[in-house]
Amino acid sequence: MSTTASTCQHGQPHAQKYGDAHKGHVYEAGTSITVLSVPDMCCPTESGMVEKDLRRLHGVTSITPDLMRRQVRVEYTGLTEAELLTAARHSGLAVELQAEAVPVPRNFERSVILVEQMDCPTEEALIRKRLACADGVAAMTFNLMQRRLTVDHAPGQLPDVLKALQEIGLGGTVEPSGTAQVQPPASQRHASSYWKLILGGVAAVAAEALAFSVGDAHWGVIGLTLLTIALTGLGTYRKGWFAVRQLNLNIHALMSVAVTGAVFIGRWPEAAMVMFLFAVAEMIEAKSLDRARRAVEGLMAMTSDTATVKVADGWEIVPAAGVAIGTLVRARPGERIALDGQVVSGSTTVDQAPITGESIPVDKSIGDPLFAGTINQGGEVAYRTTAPANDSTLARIVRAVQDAQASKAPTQRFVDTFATYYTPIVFGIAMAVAALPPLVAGGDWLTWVYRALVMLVIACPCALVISTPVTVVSGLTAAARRGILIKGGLFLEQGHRLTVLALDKTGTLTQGRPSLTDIVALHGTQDEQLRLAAALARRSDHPVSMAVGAYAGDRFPPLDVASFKAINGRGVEGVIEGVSYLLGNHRLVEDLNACSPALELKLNALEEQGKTAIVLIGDGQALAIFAVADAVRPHSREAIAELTALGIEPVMLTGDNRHTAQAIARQVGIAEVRSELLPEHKLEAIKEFQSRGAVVGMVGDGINDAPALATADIGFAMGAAGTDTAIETADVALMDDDPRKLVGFIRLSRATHSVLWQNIALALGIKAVFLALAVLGQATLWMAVFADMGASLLVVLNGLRLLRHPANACKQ
Ligand SMILES: Nc1ncnc2c1ncn2[C@@H]1O[C@H](COP(=O)(O)OP(=O)(O)OP(=O)(O)O)[C@@H](O)[C@H]1O
Ligand SMILES: [Cu+]
Repeated sequence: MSTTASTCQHGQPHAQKYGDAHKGHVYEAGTSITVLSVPDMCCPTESGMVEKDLRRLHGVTSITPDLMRRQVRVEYTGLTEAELLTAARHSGLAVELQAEAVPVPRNFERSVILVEQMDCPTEEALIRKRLACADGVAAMTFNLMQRRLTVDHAPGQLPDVLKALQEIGLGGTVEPSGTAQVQPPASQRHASSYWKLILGGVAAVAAEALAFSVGDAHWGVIGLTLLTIALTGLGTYRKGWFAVRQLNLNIHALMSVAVTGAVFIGRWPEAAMVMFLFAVAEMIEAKSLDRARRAVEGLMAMTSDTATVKVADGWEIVPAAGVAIGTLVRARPGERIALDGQVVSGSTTVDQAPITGESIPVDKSIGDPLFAGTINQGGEVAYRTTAPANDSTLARIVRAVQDAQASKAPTQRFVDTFATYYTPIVFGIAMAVAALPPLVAGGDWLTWVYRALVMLVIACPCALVISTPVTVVSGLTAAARRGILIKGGLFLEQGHRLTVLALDKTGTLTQGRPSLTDIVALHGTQDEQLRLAAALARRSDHPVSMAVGAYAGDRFPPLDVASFKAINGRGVEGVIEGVSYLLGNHRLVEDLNACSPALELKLNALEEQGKTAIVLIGDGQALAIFAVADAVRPHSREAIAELTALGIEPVMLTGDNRHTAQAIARQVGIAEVRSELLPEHKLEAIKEFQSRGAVVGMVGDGINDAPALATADIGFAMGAAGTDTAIETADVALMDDDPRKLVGFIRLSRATHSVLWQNIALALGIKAVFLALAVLGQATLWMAVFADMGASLLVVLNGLRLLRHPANACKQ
């Protein structure tokens, strides 16, 4: 990434940086992001052309082409969209601005501002320059056509942005959120192109038939051939020409040369047929790709467009897109939940399959979260919305999948590099085949030129190159449908290499909702000690403390706690009625020298039952022991057994004591346990596994194990549906708490990996065979087109197969 810093009016470079949701991605202040839509971009050679033209622009900092969506995402500073468009169109491809929303960077808000007076690039430049100096502005997107300015800014900065717009005399009004929908791009194909294709086919067959009786060079055959080319081949020639101009050999350039060559050596009907077949194959391929793309958008189709909202005198049905946060919405039995929200009245059961992939009904009562797209199966509920329609959990999932597919997986990078060498090499061989035998050995020119033309058709790397993104997007989509959100092709591909999976104990293997089981008073009465312990515990949100607090309920009048403090990995302390108390684990007792053999014996006895024991200490004396037990998740054992069967070594990491940890590990079937770890020790454990050469996954809740999650090769977050941060920070987010989803992920990752390599082998194998046949004179142009397009289709269909991959382990 370059370090261009926009210069502000006061002359100081403004190089503030903002982190992005993507790992390691950093924006310069004033960076703009624009998504260009390139409908004709279906092959990497074409995205390469656009990329090359954009790179020439000074100020472009990052270019991410996305073949599946036929988009190019550009990050830049100090340029206008018009300049970008001009540069991109230099490639000869049609390029438009894409209205579709780019993801909002983490910790930022997005506002859409209607600026009535902004309709030319001068104003754009003006705004850009002014806002680049405003604090807290991460990115701007301009849509001059609609006069909309989209600003990603730090929360609460919107008034400053508006003020800045006032200052430069433009002003603007904020649009209600929810206007920028995730919208499926309209299909590009027109009915007329089908007619052209059909007529072209008829003409090609007629040319072939006529040539059979009157010979190739008859004027009728020539006429029909030219007609076929005019009907089905002009697009190919046009695209081919733009590519050749840039010294780029894409499939269109190669086909144009091959067809033209066939014409020159007098093979008219064959030229017609090849042109027609190529057009058909291209159409089929585009259709299959559309299918992969629509599979992702299909996830979004599950939401309902309308919501029944509360108005002054009853309920009213309105478009879901315009409903503001905090609106009261009703969901009748059988209806889809329209928006994310929180139940405020009634109770029901909900089928959350669209989010979690599991259609087990989930109970919902007051306070519980509801997710847009899920189905209300029980009674009527009213809920208050917590997110606009375009930022619902489901919308985030769709966006995450779309973004994930744009980031290149390692295999894809390998394939792309390979392709850049492959085509010129085959092209070179073809030239040699055309020229050398006739020149050196007196071969027949026509024969050898023909063989060379066949090779040109085979020189196209499209099958190879298209296979990886299709496979990856199918895998990502299949995972999302099962409630597994994978944040990049990289992780999907890397999953098959995992050798060690580190699992947090609390909340991952166990339910994370412990309850109090024992109180052992060492002094005074149980109630006396519970009253003190509960007062401390209520101030903490650690699950162990919460269990103590919950048990006490509101039996005791609240006590004032002064100088409350949490002691990392140990417990809490505070002053009650002038006395200093501590509540925490064995380690804390040892630190205070308050331990005794008798106490230790009691602690061990509780811990060996798998309970977590903490001690209340007052005035340097142990006053009572509280034990809490956390139930193991129902499917933990099964998941661990399957992971082990897949050859992955599960390791339990926990801050809890050794006895409890081992008791739980025994219950779930884990052999290796690391206990009494402070949060930073978890990170060290991950590093240690990695230094032994292991590829390490880490499953956690992302709260105090965030550094370990980030260090692991793949960080998994469980139960992500309710927590925004987990969706955004984890590499792989499991939407519910079922640990069997980990197994589902590994299976899917392995399937993806093998499909990727099957495809590479398939594509290269077919090409190799035909290359040999062509040199030997055994292959015709027809066969070459069939082989080339057949290979493309095979790999695309093979990739789409993943959409139906049975992730058995996810099913009950
Ligand atoms: N706020 C607290 N209240 C009560 N006990 C605590 C508190 N904080 C830590 N402890 C004690 O210290 C131990 C370790 O805490 P830590 O937060 O490091 O791990 P954990 O999150 O409980 O376990 P895991 O690593 O399995 O998630 C806990 O098991 C508990 O006994
Ligand atoms: Cu001790």
